[in-house]
Amino acid sequence: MPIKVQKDLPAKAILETENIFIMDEDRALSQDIRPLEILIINLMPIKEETETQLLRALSNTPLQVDCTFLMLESHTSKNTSASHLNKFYVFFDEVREKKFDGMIITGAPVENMEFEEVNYWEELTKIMEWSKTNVTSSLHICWGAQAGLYYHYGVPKYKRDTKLSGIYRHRVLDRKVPLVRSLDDYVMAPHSRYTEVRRADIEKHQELKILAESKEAGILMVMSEDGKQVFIQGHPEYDRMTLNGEYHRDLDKGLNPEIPCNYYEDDDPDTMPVLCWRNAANTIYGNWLNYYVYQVTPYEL
Ligand SMILES: CC(=O)SCCNC(=O)CCNC(=O)[C@H](O)C(C)(C)COP(=O)(O)OP(=O)(O)OC[C@H]1O[C@@H](n2cnc3c(N)ncnc32)[C@H](O)[C@@H]1OP(=O)(O)O
Ligand SMILES: N[C@@H](CCO)C(=O)O
Repeated sequence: MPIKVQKDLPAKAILETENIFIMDEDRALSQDIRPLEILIINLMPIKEETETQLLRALSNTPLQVDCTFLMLESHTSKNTSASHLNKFYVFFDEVREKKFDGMIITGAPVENMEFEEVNYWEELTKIMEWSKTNVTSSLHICWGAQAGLYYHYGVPKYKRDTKLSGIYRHRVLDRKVPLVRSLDDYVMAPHSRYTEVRRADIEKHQELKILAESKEAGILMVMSEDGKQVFIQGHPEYDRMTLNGEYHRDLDKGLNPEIPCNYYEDDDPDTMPVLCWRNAANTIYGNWLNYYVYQVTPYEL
């Protein structure tokens, strides 16, 4: 419900057309209840799109959420303007002394590189280390999930033979866990990646639980037993048209991409993609905020 962002963030106008209640400096959140402070490390190149998607996913509970977007000092963004970043983003140094109720690390199109080759790897590892003491729960998406599993547990990623792209059905594996308890037995979610983490490597760590998995797409969700780390290898936050954009981009580049699986009516890319994962996305984000952030975070951060 009420979500607070900086004034003039482009996502605000889009989300208001969807009846999402957005606050800014001019119209503050209620001070009777401390808003949840969520830090978003946005590593996606087209950052404005991701801002809208994540704010939408975080807006489906009555909890008050105050979002801070973070950019990395060690990477100069080509695809998002400096003026947008300077206006709406902070550097790690500006928040290092603070504590946050939640943190999100997004995906990034760097999965074909070794982690250590990514120019912001060292800075990101500092943030992941800092989060152990300064963040109540962290949610990692796609490459962010692979990076978190590698940094915290040494879980490697592997190259797939072909790119995985489409909407896949995953079996929920442990209904006792609050993160997934209110999901249906099967959940749909988008995946879009060239690499994967594997069950056998995750199972070496007793404290990691695999919560949802698909025959075709592999692991969707993993969580540490204490709920401090949540890893989602897919993109539940993606919009209806996101995979369509990636497909056409790759087509235009001459990469001969496969049509995203289970996405267009009759696999016809000239039709409107069918949205069938939004409910699951809202439930996953709502459960994370409620059970792993709000219910366990200290009253005074
Ligand atoms: C696996 C997952 O997590 S999925 C998430 C990734 N998905 C997406 O990013 C979807 C949207 N992205 C895109 O459509 C494309 O990446 C585009 C169109 C924005 C750019 O594609 P290209 O022109 O081929 O590549 P380009 O040279 O601009 O680099 C793309 C991005 O790769 C990343 N990157 C490339 N090299 C490096 C590097 N050495 N270190 C760190 N990041 C790097 C950067 O994020 C860069 O974008 P940025 O500078 O705006 O942050
Ligand atoms: N989701 C990504 C995969 C690249 O890491 C894309 O197609 O842009």
